[in-house]
Amino acid sequence: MIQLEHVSKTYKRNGTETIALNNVSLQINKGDIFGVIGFSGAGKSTLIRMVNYLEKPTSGTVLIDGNDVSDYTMQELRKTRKNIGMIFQHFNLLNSKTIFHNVAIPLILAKTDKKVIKERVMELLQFVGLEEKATNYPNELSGGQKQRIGIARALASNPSILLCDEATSALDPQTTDSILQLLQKINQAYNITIMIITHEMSIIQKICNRVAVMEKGEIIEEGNVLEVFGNPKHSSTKNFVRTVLQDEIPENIRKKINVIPGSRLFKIDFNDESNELINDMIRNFGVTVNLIYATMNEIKTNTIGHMVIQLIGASATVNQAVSFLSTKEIYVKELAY
Ligand SMILES: Nc1ncnc2c1ncn2[C@@H]1O[C@H](COP(=O)(O)OP(=O)(O)OP(=O)(O)O)[C@@H](O)[C@H]1O
Repeated sequence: MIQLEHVSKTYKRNGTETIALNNVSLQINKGDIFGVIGFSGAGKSTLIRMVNYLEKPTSGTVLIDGNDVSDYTMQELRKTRKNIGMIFQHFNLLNSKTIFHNVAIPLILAKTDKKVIKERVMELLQFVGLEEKATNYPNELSGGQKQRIGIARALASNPSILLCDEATSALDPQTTDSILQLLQKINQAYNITIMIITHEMSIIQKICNRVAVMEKGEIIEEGNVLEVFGNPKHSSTKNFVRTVLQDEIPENIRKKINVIPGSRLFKIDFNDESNELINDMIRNFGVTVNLIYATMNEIKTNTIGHMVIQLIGASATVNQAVSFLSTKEIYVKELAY
């Protein structure tokens, strides 16, 4: 488990101070795939560097598995860092060394027996699907292949935490998806806790179970991914969610809505457990429903949907129908025409 308690970081350079982190508290549980999203300069890299203590907080506490990292001796810190793998946007491979050697680096540094290194490196290369590239050099590989090697190297010392610093930002969408699938496989096969920093909401949407949104050194919203996507509270979070989920009626559809006298317009957010609800509402209350607009989106293995419907019926009946939906924990909001 990773815990940050009231962590702040101020950089001082040439007499000017930059507050990179301001009173950040965060808990990442064992087995989480935790995403941190924010625009450039929000403090994401500073935050991730706090976790492996490459950067010391100006104030506040970083706890790994309940232990305060600032109390560690250099030796204990080195041991903790071995437990934390990291992958980078530009892969950080040594171009003058073979793929085998690149993956072996953490093991060579730990003075591991040569035979053990050989077995472990080949096992890791097989895991990332690149065992045939052992004798190649990094510049003979594609970006996606380089990141797979970065991942194999990060896993070499059997870490229980993997930090990913914009790990897919240099890759095309298809390669990004294959790397995200590999990260998911690592999380499931080895129960490794993964922390991902990114500026792309689609990354969070595809693999994270929890998310924190950062702005100007602060966490402005945090929670379960489904909840944050389904009901974002902060305006910046809403903007990030809108980059992947369309929940507003497109203008060309809005223009064509037939405004029937006495009808009312509602926006409904639903999930994959609410398939029968509209049917039940029609059956129970006898209201007429016109579907104006609907979208469905996958969030990891779940679905969330948005629908805009026109309800036609006596005012009291429409109110009852809307209350019925609300009691099923469906978010219902009346819209103006
Ligand atoms: N070593 C440093 N010295 C001085 N200022 C720094 C240093 N590292 C980061 N900063 C400043 O701290 C703030 C947060 O930077 P950080 O790199 O953590 O943001 P980020 O969200 O990761 O941005 P990006 O997505 O562009 O990498 C920025 O204003 C940055 O200029």
